[in-house]
Amino acid sequence: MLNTATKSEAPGTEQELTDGFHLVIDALKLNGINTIYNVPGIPITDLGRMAQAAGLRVISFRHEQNAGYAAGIAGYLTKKPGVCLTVSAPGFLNGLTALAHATTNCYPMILVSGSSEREIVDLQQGDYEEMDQLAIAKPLCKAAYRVLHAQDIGVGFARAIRAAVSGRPGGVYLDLPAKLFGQVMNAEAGQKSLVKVIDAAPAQIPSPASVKRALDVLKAAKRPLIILGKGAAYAQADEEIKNFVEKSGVPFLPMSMAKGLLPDTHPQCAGAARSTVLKDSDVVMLIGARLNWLLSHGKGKSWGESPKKFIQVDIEPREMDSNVEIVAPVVGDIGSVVSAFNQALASGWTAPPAEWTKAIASKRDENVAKMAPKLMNNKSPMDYHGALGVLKNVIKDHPEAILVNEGANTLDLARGVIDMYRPRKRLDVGTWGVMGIGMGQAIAAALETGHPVLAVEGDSAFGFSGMEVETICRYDLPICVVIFNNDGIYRGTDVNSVNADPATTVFVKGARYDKMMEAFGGVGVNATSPDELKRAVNEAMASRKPTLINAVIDPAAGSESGRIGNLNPQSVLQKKK
Ligand SMILES: CC(C)(COP(=O)(O)OP(=O)(O)OC[C@H]1O[C@@H](n2cnc3c(N)ncnc32)[C@H](O)[C@@H]1OP(=O)(O)O)[C@@H](O)C(=O)NCCC(=O)NCCSC=O
Repeated sequence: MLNTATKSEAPGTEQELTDGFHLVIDALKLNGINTIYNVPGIPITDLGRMAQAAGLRVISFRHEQNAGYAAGIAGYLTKKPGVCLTVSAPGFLNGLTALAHATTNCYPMILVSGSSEREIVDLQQGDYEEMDQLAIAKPLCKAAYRVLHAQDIGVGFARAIRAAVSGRPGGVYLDLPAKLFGQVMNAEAGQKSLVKVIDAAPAQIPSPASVKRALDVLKAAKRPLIILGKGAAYAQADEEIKNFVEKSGVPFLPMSMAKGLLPDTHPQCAGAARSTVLKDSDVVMLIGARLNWLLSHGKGKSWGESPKKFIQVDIEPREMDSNVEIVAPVVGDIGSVVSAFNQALASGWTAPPAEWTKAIASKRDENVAKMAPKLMNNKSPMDYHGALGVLKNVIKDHPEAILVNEGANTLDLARGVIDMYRPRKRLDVGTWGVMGIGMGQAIAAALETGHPVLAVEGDSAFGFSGMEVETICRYDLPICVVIFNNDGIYRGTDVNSVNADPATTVFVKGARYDKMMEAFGGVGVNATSPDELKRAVNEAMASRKPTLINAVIDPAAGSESGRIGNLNPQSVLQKKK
């Protein structure tokens, strides 16, 4: 359907016209992009209005960073680029953190920003929100483009879409100067200039030799381990991966966002025996997981004394040997690689030695048994385990729900305690351990999947995107936010003994975040015990009403720094003493 902007008036020469606004909308629709995450303002306010009128979902946020995090995670969940639309200069800069985050995490996302006029910007004549946005975005994303002419809008979007999803996915920047939107052209020519991207992320078939090499190394292992990363979850090759893990009989360790690819309760899951499998394994196959800081770079104390051989499956050849030698690199998309593994396995495979799998099972059972009583305590105010024990059961009863999780202690403890049962149901802070993804990711998760969302947030982490509770209420989304409120960062007990200022890590004592939700018409609950928390979350899951639960946690509970104590200056100093 032609999106006619207007008709030319000249008698006898009447023709259908279109303009930059409509061509942008048509380019998105043609490529199956139906949702825009945006914050309105100059020069893109009308673009948002017109896109909504043309049937796109345009979700307006209170801050571009949250709209950007929403777009990034939408890309992760759907394998289509999530689109974030911002105003120029400050709005663009607010969106950049999320663009860089998407690139780092390999989420396909396009940041589309309006910008001021090239002629004035280049001569630095002081335009409204003047900034060379293209130059600033370039180092933070996979690709950056600017469209100057309406007839190039189709190509501009085609390039952005392909760059975002092909190979290793990531963030792309698309710069649209204000003048572009008003440029008028013949509607038929405009439609012809649009590009439907065919096969945007082509399968990358691994070489048979690399597949054989990898399986030969895995087969020869006495203590093999598979590590699943969020790249494996992104691939949406869930059945193939499950078949491979089960047919091979190799224990698997899910990275945080790969939890649920196979259930955490699966007999081969080594999540609760993490230290043991890292230390004692002799061959490690990484599938869509990188040997970065989250895996201690593949070396050092966490990996123990026993020599290791690494096999790595990744779509990006340059990922290989990034930290240690990869003896069997397999370059390809994860679906194609794992399917090739499965074909090879069909002609015969011997399961790993029982001694190894039994040792892991026994360590896992020991850790689980150690944790179990802690999860059942009914203390008031709550400690982390008492509160998380409740939420663990909520996800067990609602495996379709999406868990969003950020914080320090709240993140680290929830990761271990809350079992996941289905793929791509756990969305957290990702590669950077960033604070602030909470409400943006929760909103996109609810919108993109239609499933209820449980956002488990540290009080500090929530603060970065807290204003979006208004957005949650405005769109009436089935999101239940649980804030672990311990009055501060890490803990709420620090004291400044020098002057009257509060200590740097403490917040207002006894704050009532639930009142924020009530201010916008949502349900607010103050929960001081696990029983109260359980009642409130179950009610939120059943009603699907926007809900915020202020879960009162003992300010003294938890550790100072979560699991990243060695990155915390104070604990480094303490260690040095
Ligand atoms: C890199 C890490 C995965 C490594 O963490 P680790 O503590 O080594 O491992 P975890 O997986 O968290 O597991 C901790 C321990 O719990 C055990 N474990 C795991 N699951 C379970 C269950 N279900 N039951 C019992 N025990 C369990 C696991 O085997 C480990 O014990 P053992 O096997 O006995 O060791 C983590 O530090 C991480 O993701 N960090 C990111 C933090 C972050 O991004 N923070 C940002 C915000 S901070 C801003 O200030």
